[in-house]
Amino acid sequence: MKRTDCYDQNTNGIVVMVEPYSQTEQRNLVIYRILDANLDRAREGLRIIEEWCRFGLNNAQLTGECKGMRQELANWHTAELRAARNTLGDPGTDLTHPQEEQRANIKSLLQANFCRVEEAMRVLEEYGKLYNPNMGKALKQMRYRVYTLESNLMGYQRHQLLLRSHLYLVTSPTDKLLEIVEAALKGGLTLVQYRDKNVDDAVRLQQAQKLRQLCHTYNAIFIINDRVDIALAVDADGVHLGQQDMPIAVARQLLGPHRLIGRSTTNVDEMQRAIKEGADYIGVGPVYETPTKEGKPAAGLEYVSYVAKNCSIPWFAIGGIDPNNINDVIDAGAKRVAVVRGIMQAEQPTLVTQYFLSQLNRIQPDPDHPYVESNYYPDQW
Ligand SMILES: Cc1ncc(COP(=O)(O)OP(=O)(O)O)c(N)n1
Ligand SMILES: Cc1ncsc1CCOP(=O)(O)O
Ligand SMILES: [Mg+2]
Repeated sequence: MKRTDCYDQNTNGIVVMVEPYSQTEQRNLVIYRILDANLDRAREGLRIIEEWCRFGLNNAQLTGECKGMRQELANWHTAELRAARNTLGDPGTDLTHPQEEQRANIKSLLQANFCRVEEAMRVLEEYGKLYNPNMGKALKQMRYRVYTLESNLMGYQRHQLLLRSHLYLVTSPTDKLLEIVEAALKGGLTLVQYRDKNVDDAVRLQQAQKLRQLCHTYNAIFIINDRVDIALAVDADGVHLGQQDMPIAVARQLLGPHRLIGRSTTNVDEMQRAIKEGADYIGVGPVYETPTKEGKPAAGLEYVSYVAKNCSIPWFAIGGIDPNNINDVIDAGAKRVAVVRGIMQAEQPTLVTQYFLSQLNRIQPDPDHPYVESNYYPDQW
């Protein structure tokens, strides 16, 4: 029912008339309510994401993007739409899903809110078409901006975690694969590469899936050795490519801008090329000869020292590194190391991981370090 104020000539006064809404008016009211509720929902979700970009990441660009979209939504939120609100009569206000009551970490909180914003924008796009033809178009564009924001934010977080990862476990085949990797994750490991050169793809895929799940439970980055297809199939964080593997440019096209690509290097030329081609990090070695990569000559500590002085991207010394020689590698300038046997064959993988990390974390941050890091810590992510 709607109220209409009328002037009554007989009594010289205002009377309130109550008359039913027409069918069109009723339909419009429903549309206004839908738009009003979803404009609120989209803005709230964006605000939650914006707060993390601002306070968690100190990232002005991502913060600005959220704010810009919130303001654009506010412009669509007209008085007419707000006036249609009927909170008391809305059966949806009391409905919550148990998953909304708790969030495991920042990542799932952000994912849930991206989902909420994208859903709300889809509703606004569809019902908006019945309200104002421009609204449908504008909301469609904004929904794509949200997808881009999500991809940029997730990529940024991943890269930040790479910068904070000083120890890299490259796995070797074993019946206790998951057990050992989990033990290392418990010791504080945040970067894992799945490497098995001699296994059927069906098994490789299965193991990669399980490892990815495990790593993400511990908020660690999960990389696949050699195989871009497997990385995509299991939604890994990236791929590690050697000099004989796929070119970085091709992998980048397949993986998109936000997944990580690592490249092995054994000399200065390879290092410079990897940087130029857009690798996110490089492997540097083998520092020492190693049975894990039989027949490959050592690049030596001189190469480590060169890279320490000349490399502008994160790099991991690799090859023959163990608890006895890690300090020699650190003395040569390494801040990050990758190991296979050092953890995979350790009697106590958690303890040895903690030992490696304690040695690597002793190194003071370089004040001239070129990487920009935010104040977020991986265990919060
Ligand atoms: C971190 C890291 N560095 C180097 C390698 C070696 O890669 P590649 O030269 O392609 O040799 P394989 O590992 O494929 O035998 C790596 N895997 N990880
Ligand atoms: C994969 C790889 N690439 C260069 S050295 C190496 C193996 C390192 O293994 P380990 O840590 O057991 O010496
Ligand atoms: Mg390889």
